[in-house]
Amino acid sequence: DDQSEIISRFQSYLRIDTAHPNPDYHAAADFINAQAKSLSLESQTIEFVVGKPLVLLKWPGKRRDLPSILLNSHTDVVPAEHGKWSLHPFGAEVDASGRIFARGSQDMKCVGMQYLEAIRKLKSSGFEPVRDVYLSFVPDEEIGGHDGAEKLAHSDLFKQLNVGIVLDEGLASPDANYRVFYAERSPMWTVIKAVGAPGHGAKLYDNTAMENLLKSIESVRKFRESQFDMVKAGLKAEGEVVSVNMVFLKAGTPSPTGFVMNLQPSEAEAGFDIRVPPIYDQASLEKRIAEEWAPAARNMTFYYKQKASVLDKSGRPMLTATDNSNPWWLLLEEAVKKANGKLAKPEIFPASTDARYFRELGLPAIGFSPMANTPILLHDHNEFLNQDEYLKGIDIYTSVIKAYASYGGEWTRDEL
Ligand SMILES: CSCC[C@H](NC(C)=O)C(=O)O
Ligand SMILES: [Zn+2]
Ligand SMILES: [Zn+2]
Repeated sequence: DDQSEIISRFQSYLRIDTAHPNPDYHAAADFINAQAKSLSLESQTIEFVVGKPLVLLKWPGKRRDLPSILLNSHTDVVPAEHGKWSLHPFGAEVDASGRIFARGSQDMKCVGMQYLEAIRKLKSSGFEPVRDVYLSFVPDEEIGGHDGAEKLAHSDLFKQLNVGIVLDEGLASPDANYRVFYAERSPMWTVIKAVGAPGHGAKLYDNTAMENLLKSIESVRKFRESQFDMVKAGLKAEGEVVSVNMVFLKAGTPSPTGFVMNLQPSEAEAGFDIRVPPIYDQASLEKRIAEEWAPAARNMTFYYKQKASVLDKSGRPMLTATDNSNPWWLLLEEAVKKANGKLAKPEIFPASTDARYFRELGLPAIGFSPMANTPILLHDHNEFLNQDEYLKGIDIYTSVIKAYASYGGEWTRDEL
């Protein structure tokens, strides 16, 4: 029947092993293209980088003058530790309670397929879009998106698409309300390095590399605590504070049995994953890094492994409006309601998604993966999505895509 075919198509996509470091991108592109053919969508496969195909589908609308809609999803997934899963991570098996287990079931093959299934429903109901609807299936999101969404957003082709709104991934919601994201924090992956005079392990002296680094770590720790306290006190949401987490420590003089114990090393290094909310004085954080966390006066240096601005190309904070000024936001709210779904209060995504490459251009982008009553298992063992939630998500997208693709121009909330 209809539903089992829908689930079986999802399973087929999940069974393609697109895990890093060797994602089978061509198999994924072939699969998407076969789906596009069965839906009579226009398709092009672009390799901005050889071996990393990006599939762009088009459902043409009647009014070519209006900005289009872009439904984005990534085809890659993070690796899975097979031994730690109870079912095969690329088996897409369904258990007795209807849970589909697979890497990518939440992040985000579900969304890519839900877009397509929603279009299948709309097409079979005879619906014709007013605006062009594009679907992008992009590679490499999980390793930064540089060879995928970033290349697309910077391409001449993208300018021709005349995109007006982008939908991209969000997160599952453990409760009944769908989470939705209007912004995200910008990564500042920072490495700090201390140097100092080496010396005997028994000697107390000032300015060792270890001591210099420890002072910095203590200072970072205090800052981290001040940010985390605001979340714990309920004053700020997770995405509204700066997160700083130490992700590596590198020091010591290796020996065949471990580390030399009676030698104080001349170098010590630590790495921090820092995420900055869109409305935050990024310059003040950079100053803090240079003056408190890696001061030259303490023989310290630092560099960014990755640093993204919180501002778009026009110098505005990368925020998509969630009020009356943004018709796409109002349309989403209303469409979700019409499909009997409930939205949670919009949030700032705590990590990074491909949406930032579109927000950087000044475009509105909304992060939304309609999975309610679902534990957040992205990047975790035993990632799953219940088939009923998956099917409900298709109805939600059917309503959203219909509303977006029918929207012909100006109106107010009362007219919806
Ligand atoms: C900075 S590019 C890496 C992208 C990755 N995205 C997610 C969703 O985990 C992250 O935020 O670490
Ligand atoms: Zn993702
Ligand atoms: Zn991910």
